[in-house]
Amino acid sequence: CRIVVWRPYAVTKCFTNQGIMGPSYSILSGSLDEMKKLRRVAMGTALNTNSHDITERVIPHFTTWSSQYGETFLYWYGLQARLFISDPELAKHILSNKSNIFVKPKAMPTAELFAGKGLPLINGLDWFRHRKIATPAFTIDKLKGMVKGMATCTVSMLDNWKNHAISSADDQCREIEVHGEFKRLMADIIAHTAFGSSFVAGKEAFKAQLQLQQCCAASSTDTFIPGSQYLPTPSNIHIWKLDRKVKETLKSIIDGRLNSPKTGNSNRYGNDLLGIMIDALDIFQSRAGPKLKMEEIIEESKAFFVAGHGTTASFLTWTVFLLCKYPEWQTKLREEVLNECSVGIPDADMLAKLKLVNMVFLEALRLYCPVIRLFRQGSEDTKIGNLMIPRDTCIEIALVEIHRSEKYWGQDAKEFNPLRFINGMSQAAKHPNALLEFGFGPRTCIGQNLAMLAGKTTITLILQRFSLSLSPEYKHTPIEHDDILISDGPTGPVMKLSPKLKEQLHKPWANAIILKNMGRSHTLSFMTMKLTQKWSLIGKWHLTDLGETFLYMHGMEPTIYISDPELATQVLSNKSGFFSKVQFPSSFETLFGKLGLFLLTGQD
Ligand code: HEM
Repeated sequence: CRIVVWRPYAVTKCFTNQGIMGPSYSILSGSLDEMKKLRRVAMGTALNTNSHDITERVIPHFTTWSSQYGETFLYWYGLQARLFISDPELAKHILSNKSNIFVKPKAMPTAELFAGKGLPLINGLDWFRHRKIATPAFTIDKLKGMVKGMATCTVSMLDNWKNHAISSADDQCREIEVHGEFKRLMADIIAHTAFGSSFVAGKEAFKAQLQLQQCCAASSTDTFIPGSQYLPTPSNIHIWKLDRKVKETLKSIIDGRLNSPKTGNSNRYGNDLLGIMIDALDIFQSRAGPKLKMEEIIEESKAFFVAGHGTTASFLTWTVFLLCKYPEWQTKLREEVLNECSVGIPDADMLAKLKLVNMVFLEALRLYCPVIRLFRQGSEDTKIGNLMIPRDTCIEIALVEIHRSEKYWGQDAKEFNPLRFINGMSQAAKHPNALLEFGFGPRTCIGQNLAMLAGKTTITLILQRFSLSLSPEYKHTPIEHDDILISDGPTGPVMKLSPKLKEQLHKPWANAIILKNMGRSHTLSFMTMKLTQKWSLIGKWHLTDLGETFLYMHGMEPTIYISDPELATQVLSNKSGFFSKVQFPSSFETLFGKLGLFLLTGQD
């Protein structure tokens, strides 16, 4: 009676007295039936790709209820009272509160299982201790040194795209479903960042964790029956097995580090996130400072993967979507990338100079923020300004709405306009907290520098090589899934790797186009790097001779085909290092050993 009838009545009355209304409460289901109905209708529609007004599709209950009850209203998620707010000032007060009054709401047991009982879910002193230990792993200086690893992961993905394009019978372009690609990439990058040298085993753990996430999502329902997570149902047994596998793999990585011989490192267990956490293990009683238990390190590793991998993949996907939609911005960004980073692997200092890329990132995060709403729960009755919030009320902060409100962003709030960030984030809107893509206050995203750096590395390497356009099959159906904004449906955000670079190319590329028409023509579908050496090589041959010696494009790689033994002898016997082994894809390096005779050149 108290939970199902009395509390909903009392909470509703408390808010009604303060002028805050909302949809009526139905016993047990609250406002869920109406919410589901609105969602079903919204799901049946696809948006025009020119429209960035996604609120109506992703949180349709907001548009309906706010038009009826105002921008702050109360609704019932089953038995849970939810106060919906879209005022950045109120959001700032709630998020910046340091006295532990507004805490993270208790997660479902399945969510705790796959997301780990780590930073994003814990509260109080435990949160403080974990955050203090993990923070040094995410400083910009530490992350700078990881750009090389991020680039290696990205180049390996792009090599696959390149092979995909080469193997195409279609002469035009190839299509890539980017969200899946970016999810795999981010799994690699986070494994690198978190586990460093134990990267391969870390990836294994994450793979099992992804399966666990899918199983948990499939088995979860709206109404959670307390205790059901302990029943030995087939789905629970499968979930337990996967959970054990994740934990055992992570534990074996940690044990490996603990037993590894001491090195000259400043931290003997490694300078990556795992090393930093192991150093704080509670078995080292003599060490000062906050400590972590073994299980806590395992849970935290899981949490970092879940918090960082889907969000950053979503961010990259929507950025690519916007670059496809606005080719003029794609061209501008490519020019900036080629100016600052040329066609090589970028380093952190080069990435820091990419101002336009940064502006486009902020605009992408504004319009398509991967996390569209934040939740907090009042741990006691609290007053903010004139608003009295009873204990246990869940507060839902609608980032997706704040980010596109004309009140703060002006008339073009729903349009793509990166130039609004030209004078920095603080000048872009009428309220300094109108952009909350990484949250705000003490619980702001710990991985935001990592996400931006990984984003810049990836976009730079893509723009150096590919021209992007949206597939005609693409349907604009943003949806919130597992708390992350993604595109719904089998088509996903598909982009085309297009050979349309001709118009935009700078010098070397003009040559590439001319060469393309000589000999057998291949689709010019991606850019090649470090061509300078090869261009001069090609200049030595008689290019007009299309007989037994001819030039063709192996993708973007100008290749001379020879079948004259005399010529072959000259090329192969040359000892001055002029004809070196060609650069192989990174998969070859893995297969043959990067430092082995097969691939080495020069003095080595
Ligand atoms: C574009 C990518 C990302 C976005 C949009 C994003 C967004 C957010 C937001 C909005 C929060 C605050 C949640 C709240 O206040 O309730 C958060 C927290 C968090 N994020 Fe991110 N995130 C991103 C990438 C990452 C990455 C790459 C990592 C780590 C590898 C990460 C790890 C975390 C963690 C551990 C927290 C919890 C922090 C705490 O409560 O102390 N995130 N993120």
